[in-house]
Amino acid sequence: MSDLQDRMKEAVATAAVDQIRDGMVVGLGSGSTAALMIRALGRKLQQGELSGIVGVTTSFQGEVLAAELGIPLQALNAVQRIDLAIDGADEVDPSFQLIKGGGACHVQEKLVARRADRFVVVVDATKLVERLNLGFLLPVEVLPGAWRQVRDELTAMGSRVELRMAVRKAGPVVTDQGNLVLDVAFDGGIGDPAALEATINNIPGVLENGLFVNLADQVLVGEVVGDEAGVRDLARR
Ligand SMILES: O=C[C@H](O)[C@H](O)[C@H](O)COP(=O)(O)O
Repeated sequence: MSDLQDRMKEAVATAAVDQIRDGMVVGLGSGSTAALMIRALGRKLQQGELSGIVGVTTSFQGEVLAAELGIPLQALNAVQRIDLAIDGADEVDPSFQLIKGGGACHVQEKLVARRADRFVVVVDATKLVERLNLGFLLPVEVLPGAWRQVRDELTAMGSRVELRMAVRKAGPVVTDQGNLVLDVAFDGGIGDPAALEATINNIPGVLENGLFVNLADQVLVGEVVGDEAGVRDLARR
């Protein structure tokens, strides 16, 4: 990752944390941008600038990080509501539809985003696209015993499918839930995210796909103009 991209991520993560108020239940996303957001929240708590916060994490990554920073956590099942969820994304289109799951965390992320009164997406400018899935594969979490069957059904829909393989571990990526991930490309990208989200989730063996449709309330974009890192509140088209 370039230094420029790091600065954009840091700027947007900090801006999102400024929306957190005392006493809020906060959904803590996953990935590198969300990790910067969790660190910024940890700093504010340590400096006494915020109090009474409860975090609900979306991955093992977030759980470890938040625990190291002393952020009080509760399980999704233990909270009645989430006031604000903040998370990154892999692609954002002009209608605020997203692809997520580059880190294989989209199952828990979608649950938390859905539960939240307000879902704020934090991305650097490289994540903005006109159409989803032209540049980033769509992650689909599948039961291990059904991955070939699901792959065949997705292939029959006209897509190209790869089983996500692990780095520094032999074999496939195994999610926090113990499942596998198929990464899927549709020729020409995704024209109707809502229809495709439902169709894929209707295939037996699929737990969840990475299309986040009509969930994002706000998209904050980290940008660098000249030497300065700034944040743009994106307008929905
Ligand atoms: O599964 C991972 C999540 O959906 C991430 O939020 C997404 O991949 C973006 O991650 P990053 O901020 O590292 O680009």
